[in-house]
Amino acid sequence: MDKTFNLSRREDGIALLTMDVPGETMNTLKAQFAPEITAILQEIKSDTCIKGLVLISGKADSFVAGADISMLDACQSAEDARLLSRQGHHVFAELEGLNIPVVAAIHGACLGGGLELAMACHSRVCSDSAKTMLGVPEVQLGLLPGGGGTQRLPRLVGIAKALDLMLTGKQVRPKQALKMGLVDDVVPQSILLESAIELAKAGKKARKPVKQSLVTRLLEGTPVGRNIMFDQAGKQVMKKTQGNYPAPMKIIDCVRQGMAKGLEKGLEVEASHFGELVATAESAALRSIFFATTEMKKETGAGDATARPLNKAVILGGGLMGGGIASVTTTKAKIPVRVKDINEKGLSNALGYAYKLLDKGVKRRYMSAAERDKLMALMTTTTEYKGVKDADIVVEAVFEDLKLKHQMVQDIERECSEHTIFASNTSSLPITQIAEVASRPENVIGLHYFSPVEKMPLVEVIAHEKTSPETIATTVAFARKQGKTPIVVKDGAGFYVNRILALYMNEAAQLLLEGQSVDHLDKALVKFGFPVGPMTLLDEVGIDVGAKISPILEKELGERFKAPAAFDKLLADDRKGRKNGKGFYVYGKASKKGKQVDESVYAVLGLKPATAREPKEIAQRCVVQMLNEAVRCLEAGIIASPRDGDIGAIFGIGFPPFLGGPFRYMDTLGAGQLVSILEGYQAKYGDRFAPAPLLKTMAAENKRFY
Ligand SMILES: C[C@@H](O)CC(=O)SCCNC(=O)CCNC(=O)[C@H](O)C(C)(C)COP(=O)(O)OP(=O)(O)OC[C@H]1O[C@@H](n2cnc3c(N)ncnc32)[C@H](O)[C@@H]1OP(=O)(O)O
Repeated sequence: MDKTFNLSRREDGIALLTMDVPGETMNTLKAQFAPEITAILQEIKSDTCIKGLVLISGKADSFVAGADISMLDACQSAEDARLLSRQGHHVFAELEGLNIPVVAAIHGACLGGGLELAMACHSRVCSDSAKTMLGVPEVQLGLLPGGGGTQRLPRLVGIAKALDLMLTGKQVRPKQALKMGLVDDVVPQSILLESAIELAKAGKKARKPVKQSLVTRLLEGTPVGRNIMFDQAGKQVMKKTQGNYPAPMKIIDCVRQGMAKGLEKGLEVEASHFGELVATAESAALRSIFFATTEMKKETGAGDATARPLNKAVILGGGLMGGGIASVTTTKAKIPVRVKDINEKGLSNALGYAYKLLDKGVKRRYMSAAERDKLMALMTTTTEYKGVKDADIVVEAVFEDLKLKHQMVQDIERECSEHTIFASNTSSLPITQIAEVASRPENVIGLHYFSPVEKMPLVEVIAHEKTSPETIATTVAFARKQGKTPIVVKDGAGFYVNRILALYMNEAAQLLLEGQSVDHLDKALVKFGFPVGPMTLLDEVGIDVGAKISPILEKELGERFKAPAAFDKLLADDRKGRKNGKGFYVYGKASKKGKQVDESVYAVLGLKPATAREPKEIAQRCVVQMLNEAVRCLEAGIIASPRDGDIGAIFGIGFPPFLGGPFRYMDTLGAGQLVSILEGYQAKYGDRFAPAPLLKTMAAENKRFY
């Protein structure tokens, strides 16, 4: 078997240990490497000519991306995974126990087990490249750092910072890593190896004490203080996760026990918790999301069609969505973008949106002002169709008005080139209708973003029947460059995400009209695992937007989409939600005391409070509506696969990731169980709960979606 590690000796006594997993684009840690690395460490120990060791990656732009997640997926039991963790502990202890200085030279992704490997070295130097990121993202996989990270990280950067990194899974950039003491130096990539060698030559140095405030020192330096920290961290975790994710509390327990009983005990606890977590359904679901998104990155969205070059984009409309789209086009895709609006106000909004995003990076010290300004220079603005001729793609983000969009199509066909793609950010209008005035319909496509654009990872790419494969592939590539996860969906009212969301929201509205309170409804769905409740979501999206989409869906998809009429009363009372400071919740000064229901909404709707229903029943009534419609979308070919349906729901509306998405959740529930729930509700509340035909067939045949 080809070797992964190569040891080379230099005349100055510094040996280089290069890790380069054969045939892989990224280095990952695999159990089968243990004998090879153990033999090499033995060789180093016995070679007295070696005075120092530098560990470096043989990959162009990554260090080590962590343990091989496929290896974890293959574990048959918690004990299998626990043993894997213990194996890693022993190898890393061997490395850390070497008498010679060991320095990790880091460039590119240094994540999970990769960072744990680097922390087992005596010191670390990383490149100042934008490609260099360090972190322990295991919690995002429902896991914890099982290679000693829960023990070494707190001892390196302090408990508070270590918990923050492990509980969020966030990645830090070189300057942040240096500041917190995670690395000892940050240098240009061109001198990374040289710097690491010099560091090794300088000999083993005593670990620098973590720079901490007096308060932090008092908290972290005493058992009482530490227990206060751990208890506080636990409360914050439970508030955020609602108990749906087991990993964070286990992370806290590893650190608590390790700090109280020593490194070795801490490692034992870490391995045991790691094993348990690998075996959880939550981690399996989260790992499936990683595999799905990785698989999707390789897909063009249109078979073997080739994406055309993307050298310039134009955004029509500089409002909330247009400004966001223009921003991610410059800040993420780094593609020159020209924003056109009918007035300067829209243009300044777009510029301000991008500047605010970039300036955050400057303030957080992971971008220089010069880098910010360079990216800002990619964005130009105009109130006329000037400087748009050479656009490769035009994204319109104007009002949901078909006539206006038709005008945009004709303008772009007149002002741009014959290959220019016209992508509509419509949230509900069928692309077929938008394309009906096009003389080049093959260039017309839907590209539906979710707000806030810079945060929501999903985009729906909506092809109508005449959209060319090249247009699809180019649009998918454009979205990917913006850092988005695109799913290609079939044209139809509401596409996929808004379609399944509409029925979920309608059921919540129905429950409100039955006398359930606004906050009780929201708390029930947050407890289920959504990031926010349906009433909060409606306030954020806009009650007027929801009211506009509903009739479009009802007209094309049928009676089950009929929104409760009472909602017209909200609009009559000028309640649009956060956007005009009047919705289900109070906004502005009145909200200074925290999030409060606007109690006057009950009078507007003519409601009297009823006995609070069980949160689980509230959640179930709303969620089964979403599940059932997701099956109808699969049946109608709106989504190409259960995988796309899961990713769309998770990344588009925050469907609980620990459930793996609607389709994985239906597999967990069982089609038969879901059909009986739906039929029970159908008998009680009406035909809107009638099970989708495909679901009934799957129940009868005892089939699963995966
Ligand atoms: C010991 C314990 O602490 C347990 C752990 O370490 S758990 C693993 C922790 N690490 C992670 O969660 C990182 C996962 N990877 C990523 O986030 C990304 O891959 C990246 C940011 C490192 C790079 O992103 P990108 O540049 O977009 O590249 P891809 O995501 O497409 O990945 C390229 C190929 O590498 C494969 N890969 C990446 N990380 C892992 C991993 N940890 N395990 C297995 N395979 C991994 C990925 O599948 C791609 O493979 P392909 O064959 O090229 O498609």
